[in-house]
Amino acid sequence: MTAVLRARGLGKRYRQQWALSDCALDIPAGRVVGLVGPNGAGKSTLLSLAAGMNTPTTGEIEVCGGKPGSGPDQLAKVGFVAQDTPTYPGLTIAEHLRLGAALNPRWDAALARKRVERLGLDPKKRAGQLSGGQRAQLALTIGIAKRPELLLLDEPVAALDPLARRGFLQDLMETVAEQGVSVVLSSHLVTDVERVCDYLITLVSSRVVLAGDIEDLLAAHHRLTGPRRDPATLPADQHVITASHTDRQTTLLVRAESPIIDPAWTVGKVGLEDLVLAYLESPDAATPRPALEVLR
Ligand SMILES: Nc1ncnc2c1ncn2[C@@H]1O[C@H](COP(=O)(O)OP(=O)(O)OP(=O)(O)O)[C@@H](O)[C@H]1O
Repeated sequence: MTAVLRARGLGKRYRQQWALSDCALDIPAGRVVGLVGPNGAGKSTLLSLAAGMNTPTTGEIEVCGGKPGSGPDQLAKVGFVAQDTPTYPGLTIAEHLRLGAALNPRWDAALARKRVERLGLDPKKRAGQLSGGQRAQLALTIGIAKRPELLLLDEPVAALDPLARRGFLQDLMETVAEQGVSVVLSSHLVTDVERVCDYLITLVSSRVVLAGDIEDLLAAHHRLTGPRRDPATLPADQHVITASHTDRQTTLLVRAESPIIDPAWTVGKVGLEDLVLAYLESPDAATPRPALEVLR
């Protein structure tokens, strides 16, 4: 497997506080990765480390086979649109595109021009005169037109209205299909992640609590409903993530790689939103060590 992003023991500390701790990841190339987690979980920190805008306190990170931000070749491979979608307020849209063309060896001028046209943005307008959403669209256009191998997007749709959000996500899927670019995007909206992503990373309190192919993750989690029962009596290969009980009934969300055949349980599927919420609710229930480290 070619990993587009690989991290081992990756951590970032600000003074006494760990923004990201002991992060181990292997993100395969060609995927659209949803990075989710509550406010302050470490999503922006991970993205800025991957973009080379920040340096790790511990561990290592490799992106597109190189050290983030280590030189012009490496910078050309990675597109990063930060959460505050930085643009130059005094420059017009057309000037931003000219700057993009001058700074990026693989710049796709036609793509940038068409996208600006389609969005109805006036190329003569200065970035400082744009609305927050329009500025985000400009920053995203530059990120896509750079034709990177990996596109890192920190909450790309947060400032967009619902229609623009849907349009942007459609665009993104087309870009992925046409260019084979890998994408990591952070979002608070699991519905958006569900629509476009095929790989999920969930961060809680600076730690990765769940990471993997979304289909595999959904297949490995089950909702069990049955007569009240102590979760501790479950077989060892059924890992309880959340449990709730009434006087008579128990409902569990479990992770189990093999099928659950206990006739006492009614076994149901778990949706992505419920899965993410379960891990946000019970981050300590996450498998303590990723398989990678077990194998070492
Ligand atoms: N430059 C900084 N200096 C000090 N602390 C920081 C800095 N950047 C981030 N942090 C802290 O690191 C933690 C992780 O922040 P980060 O911005 O990565 O979270 P996030 O998951 O992106 O949050 P949000 O969803 O709110 O954008 C937070 O507790 C934050 O206060």
